[in-house]
Amino acid sequence: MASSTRRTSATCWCARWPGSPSICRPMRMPDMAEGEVSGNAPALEARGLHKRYGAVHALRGIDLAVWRGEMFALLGPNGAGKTTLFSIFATLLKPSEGTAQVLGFDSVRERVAVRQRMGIVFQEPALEGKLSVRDNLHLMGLFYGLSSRAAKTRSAELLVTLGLEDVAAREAQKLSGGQKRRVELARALVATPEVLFLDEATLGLDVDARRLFWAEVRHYVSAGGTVFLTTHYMDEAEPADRIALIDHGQIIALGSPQELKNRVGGGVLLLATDDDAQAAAWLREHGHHPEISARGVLLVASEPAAVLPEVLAHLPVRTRRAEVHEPSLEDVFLKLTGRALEDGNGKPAPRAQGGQP
Ligand SMILES: Nc1ncnc2c1ncn2[C@@H]1O[C@H](COP(=O)(O)OP(=O)(O)OP(=O)(O)O)[C@@H](O)[C@H]1O
Repeated sequence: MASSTRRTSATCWCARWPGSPSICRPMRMPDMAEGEVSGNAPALEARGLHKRYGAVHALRGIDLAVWRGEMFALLGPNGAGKTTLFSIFATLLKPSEGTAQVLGFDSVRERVAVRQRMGIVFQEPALEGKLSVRDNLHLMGLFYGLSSRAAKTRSAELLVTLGLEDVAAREAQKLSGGQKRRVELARALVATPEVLFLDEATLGLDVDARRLFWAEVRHYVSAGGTVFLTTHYMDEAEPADRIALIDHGQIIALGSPQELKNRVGGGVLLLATDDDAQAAAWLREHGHHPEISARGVLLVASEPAAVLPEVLAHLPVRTRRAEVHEPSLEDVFLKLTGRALEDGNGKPAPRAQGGQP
């Protein structure tokens, strides 16, 4: 670690924090001691948050509370404001109006206190590529004020739980993408943070890596940690305790996955036809309220299976596929906005390839 330690002042992880008073000083470990807010207070709280980037009004009045011990997901299409809200909570960005608090600390005025108590996994890699995996973890522990011995012990634990023992001595830059993500998570957990921020943290992970990653996140939550995550994967938002659907800088729905789905009511009939526009027009003429999405024509009905025979018998275009399913989060978004929860390229919101949380 001698050479690693020498590198810290130049390549310190906290250099990622813009305008930061140094976080690289001995810190109080998150032992929930004196002066902490009560157990009933939210872990994260936003009040009247607005963010403007010049003419772009990215957040338009966000009021939100995330409870301690909760796994909370922020789900929305590209450009909805997810990263902006995430970054304000994570002290990386200042709001234009309103306040954001983390564990009772203001994310602007008391950002060092916030940073001492949080772990974060960025979308972009943040590892020290030339250091070994073990040294990356050890170093992070030292940054957070752990003794060398405690940092080593904690690193060793995380190497086991995240399945990284075999690569512990390897330079971080020589890992696969999935292994790097797991090391990022291990680094974020090394000082046992009270809040874990995950920004699209599993982008690019393979199935096994994703599974290991979420298993460790679940373990963290079951031990009382709070997780605030953004994701493009509906499947990854689904196991969250609560989900906020965000669109055009506003939270348009908030609740448990089941509560959100209950808003759709009934079920969904999905038709893939040779001409979805014509199919939708016919359905409208016959008293239905279809929506066209990248998946096909969607029809929300109290009993979609009962509607299906009539539709199949009379629809004036060929139906290639028809299915009835329980509402998904994508259906919720469609019902609320009339638009599909698509990515910026107009493709349907992706589903994780297995290994969901
Ligand atoms: N630095 C910036 N300058 C100007 N506009 C910005 C900046 N950062 C974000 N925006 C705009 O603010 C809006 C919200 O962006 P944000 O990145 O928060 O959305 P997002 O939901 O995270 O999108 P994505 O899923 O694509 O990451 C978008 O219209 C975006 O173009």
